Amino acid sequence: ASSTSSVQDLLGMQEESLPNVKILATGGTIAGSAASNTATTGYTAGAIGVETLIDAVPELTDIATISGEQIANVGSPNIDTDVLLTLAKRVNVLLAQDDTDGIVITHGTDTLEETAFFLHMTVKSDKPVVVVGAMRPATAISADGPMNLYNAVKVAGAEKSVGKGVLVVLNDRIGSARMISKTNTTMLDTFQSEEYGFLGAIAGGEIHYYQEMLRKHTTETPFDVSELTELPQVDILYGYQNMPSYLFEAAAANGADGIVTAGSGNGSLSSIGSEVVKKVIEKGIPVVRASRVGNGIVTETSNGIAADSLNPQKARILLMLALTETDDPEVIEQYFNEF
Ligand SMILES: NC(=O)C[C@H](N)C(=O)O
Repeated sequence: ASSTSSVQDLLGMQEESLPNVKILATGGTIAGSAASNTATTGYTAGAIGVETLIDAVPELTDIATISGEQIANVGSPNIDTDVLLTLAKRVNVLLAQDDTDGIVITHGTDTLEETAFFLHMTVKSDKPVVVVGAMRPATAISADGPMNLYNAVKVAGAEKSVGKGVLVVLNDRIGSARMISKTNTTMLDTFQSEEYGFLGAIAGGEIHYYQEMLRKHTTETPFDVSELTELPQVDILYGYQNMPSYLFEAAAANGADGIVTAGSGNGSLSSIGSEVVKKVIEKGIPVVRASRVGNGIVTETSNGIAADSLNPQKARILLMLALTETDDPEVIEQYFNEF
């Protein structure tokens, strides 16, 4: 055997050991089951367990040593603070162990970007974390889940994915959790990466990276969720013509610790909205101004904190985390400029 291995060494053929990738399942359409194989809507999300997901793609064992854990099994509109905190804590425990090289999280696509961005801000490791979902249930003809899962495991086990922050893999594309967003209700190519592009792609069975995420993430943020059992309450208020002030009053009266506005255009609100924002800020409730447009940067605002290019749902995640550290609006503003 020793002479064989030395010949293999000479030829550069020594067997590389497979990476250890853990799959944490939370439900969603990737684990969805419909009554017929042509049904792509009206199915039950989160119906299939993690072992069945793994067994459906036997090729996974060619690229990684896999094990699975069921964290939840719900449609992603039902992912809540408990699941977010459980997930972030579990990811941090697993990644601190030498025998975990990367993590894949299976998730519904509806709120995938919120969980991915939460982890992007709270994971304390450089090891790859990949969030993956599917648009067609597991029972559908041409279900996209199996290939998405295969690609996600490949990306999570790759040395070149280290230090990139939390990644989202669907439809052969690799995006940063900071930028990626669901942009279409039903189509397979629903995940887009703002207008600044994806980090890379999987093509010809290989991972190709072209870009880096320059905003700070994971080990560079101050957020530590290890002892947290709840998160501050942050509500999103949608801006429109005749937006009434009672939305703000209702949020404040129901204990909001912070408010994100999904304003029009560059974060604008009606004069009624702007007036009430001033009052809310005077009460000590920080207000972050995001936009309902879905693309672009909300620039500096004298009335509240600009969300930068974070959409309202991601601005909410960052404001919740910011409030676990500080209530100083200048520090919160700095987080929105850096992350
Ligand atoms: N495609 C999907 O995963 C949608 C599903 N309703 C979910 O988010 O759980």
